[in-house]
This record gives sequence, C-alpha cells and structure tokens, in this order.
Amino acid sequence: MKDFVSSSDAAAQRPAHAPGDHPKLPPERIGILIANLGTPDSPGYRDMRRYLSEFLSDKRVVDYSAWLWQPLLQGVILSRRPQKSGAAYRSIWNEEANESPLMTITRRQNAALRAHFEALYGDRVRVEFCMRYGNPSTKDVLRKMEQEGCRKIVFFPLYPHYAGATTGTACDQLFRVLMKEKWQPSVRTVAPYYDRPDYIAALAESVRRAHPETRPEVLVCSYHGLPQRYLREGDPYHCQCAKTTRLLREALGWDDVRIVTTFQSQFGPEEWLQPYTVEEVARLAKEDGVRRLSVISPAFSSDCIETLEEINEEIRESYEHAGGESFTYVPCLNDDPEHIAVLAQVIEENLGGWIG
Ligand SMILES: C=CC1=C(C)c2cc3[nH]c(cc4nc(cc5[nH]c(cc1n2)c(C)c5CCC(=O)O)C(CCC(=O)O)=C4C)c(C)c3C=C
Ligand SMILES: [Fe+2]
Ligand SMILES: [Fe+2]
Repeated sequence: MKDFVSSSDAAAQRPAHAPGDHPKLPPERIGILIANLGTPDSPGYRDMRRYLSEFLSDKRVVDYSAWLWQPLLQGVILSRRPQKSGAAYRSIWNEEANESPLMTITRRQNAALRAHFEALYGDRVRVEFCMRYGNPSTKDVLRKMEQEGCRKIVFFPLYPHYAGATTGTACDQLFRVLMKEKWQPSVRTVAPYYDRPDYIAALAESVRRAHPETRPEVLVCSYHGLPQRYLREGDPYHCQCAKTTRLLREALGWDDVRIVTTFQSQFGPEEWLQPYTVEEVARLAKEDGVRRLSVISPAFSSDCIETLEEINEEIRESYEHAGGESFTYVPCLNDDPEHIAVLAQVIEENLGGWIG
C-alpha cells in the first residue's frame, strides 16, 4: 500500500500535545474560569463606544435583525449613548486602579477563589476570570488556560439567574472559541444558583448587616430588566428573580417589612419587565407614604454601574424627590467571605469526579 505520508511529515502531523508523551507538555490541570459581563477600558468616548457597540451588537442582548438594528445602533444610538454612559461611569470610576468597579471587584473575587482552590489543590488547578465583552476576553484567557494544560474546565458565568442575555451569551462565546479548536477541552457550565440556601442566606445576612438598628418599611429587590417579550419567548429569568425574592422574604422572616420585586435599566422602545424600579420607588413614597426604603439588587454578583450609579444615584434621587426620607442601598455580595464561600461551594460541586 502506498505510504502517503513520509516519516518526517508524520511526526509533524502527530499532535504536538499528545497526552503524556511530550516532555515539554505542561501537566494536565483543571481550569476554573469565572466570567462576567465586561466593562469599558475607560469612560472616554472611544472606549465607551467600542464597549457599547460590542455589547449591543450581541443578538442575545438585542435580538432585532441586523439590517434593521445596526444602522440605528451605529448611527443614532452610538452617537449619543457613549457620552451619557461615559459620564455615569466617570461618577463611579475607580481612579486609583484606573478601572471600573466591576473590574476591581471581579479581580478580587477571582483572587479569593484562586487562593481557596490553590490551598486545596495546589498546582493542579488554574483559576482565571474573563469577560464576555472587552478585556480580558474569553478567547485570550481560555487559550492561556489551555496552554497551561487545562484539559477540563469549569465555566462559571457569575450571574445567579439564567438569562439568554447574560449566562447564555457567556456560554455562546466560550463555545464559539472552542469551535475553532481541533482538540477541545471538556467543559462543564455551571447552573444558575438563584435559589441555593447558602446564597439566599448570604443575601439575608447582607440585608441584616445594612440595618443594624431600624428596619425599612419596604425592601425593594431590584433586578436588571429584560424586554417582556424575552419572557414570553421562554427566558426563565423573570421567574427565577421572583423566586429569589420569595426565598429572601422567608429567610429574613421580617413580617413587618414589605418585600417587593422590581426591574431596572430599561432600554429602547419595547415594554420591559415591570414594575420599573425608578417609577415604583417614587410611587411608594408618593402614594403609599413610605419614608424608610431599602434597595438590594440580587441579580448582580458585584457592584457595577447599574447599582452604584443607577440605584444609588438615579433611583435614590427619584425616591427622595417624591418625598422619601431614608434610602439605604444594600451593596452586592462582592468579595464578602460568605459570598466567596458560596461561589467556591458551587464550583466544588462542579468539580465532582475530576479532582479529589
Ligand atoms: C439593551 C439591552 C440590555 C439587556 C437585555 C441587558 C440585560 C442584562 N444586563 C445585565 C447585567 C449588566 N448590564 C450592565 C450594563 C448595561 N446593560 C445594558 C443593556 C442591556 N442589558 C447596557 C447598555 C449597559 C451599559 C451601561 C449603560 O450604558 O447603561 C452591567 C454593568 C456593566 C459595568 O461595566 O458596570 C451589568 C452587570 C443583566 C443581569 C441582564 C439580564 C438579565
Ligand atoms: Fe445590562
Ligand atoms: Fe443602567
């Protein structure tokens, strides 16, 4: 039989990284890759425009057909929104580190999780974070992990609730990178954790900590919004948010406090999930006479523009303007030790059978 491949060609075609037979191959490792949304590199016009363009061109986020949406986005929306959003980012920017709070907090969460898993498993694990939009990109971080020998990867989008626009697109991006690879690692994607007792307990504890003396009259659980149509088309986000509020109410056991669900950050002409937080807090002050109000945002694993600026500035103003007196913002769980313990436990459960 004709030998089609000369021996030197055969050597070249053998995978350079065939398991266990190459002295220069790194040892096989487990990768833990946490993912967040992403954030602009700076609040300046160009960086804001690049970030918003990538974000709002994602069909999981805005699902209109490109021929209709792109001219509107590139022409109208991206001529004004970068300035407006840039000013909002500037008001919360971490000047010392020259990055947005979302980046600072994700970095800290990653460092805490890395310390946790390296203490347990040493050099057999790698813990990294990536962003869906902007930097560090999913592609760059994933490739680095593969070069370091990660043949098994736990991929953990840091959103307690599943939405196509968040967890869905983070996973799409990961698999988009893997589509181009001859030899993919094994990947486990982490399930939503919005109803885990330890997550709910951490939320409840953060609410109690924010109210050492007096309780609010109303606790508003403000979740990032979505077009209502996405719910009708099967997105489970709305139902998962409602369940988090119910479980938080049960965990707190505060019978004298009304605990309600609202949605923020509506964008564009469609109806989004309601009630809208900015309107509801004003209504509570004006119509129901609520004077002591607190807001928590359980859909965010870290503080970001949507909490620090939108809730703690815009929504606070709306409440106070309508006659409200005391407004407490309950910070996200961020890198609180109880939160890191929850995230570590979720990851540990996804490592089952891979490492011990
Ligand atoms: C236009 C559609 C948008 C949908 C749908 C959407 C869903 C969604 N987003 C989050 C979490 C975050 N969003 C953040 C910022 C942000 N979101 C949108 C638009 C949609 N989000 C925009 C345009 C922006 C940028 C800021 C602005 O210009 O208003 C952030 C914060 C990022 C940061 O840098 O701090 C987070 C986090 C969820 C959970 C969600 C659906 C469930
Ligand atoms: Fe968003
Ligand atoms: Fe917003």
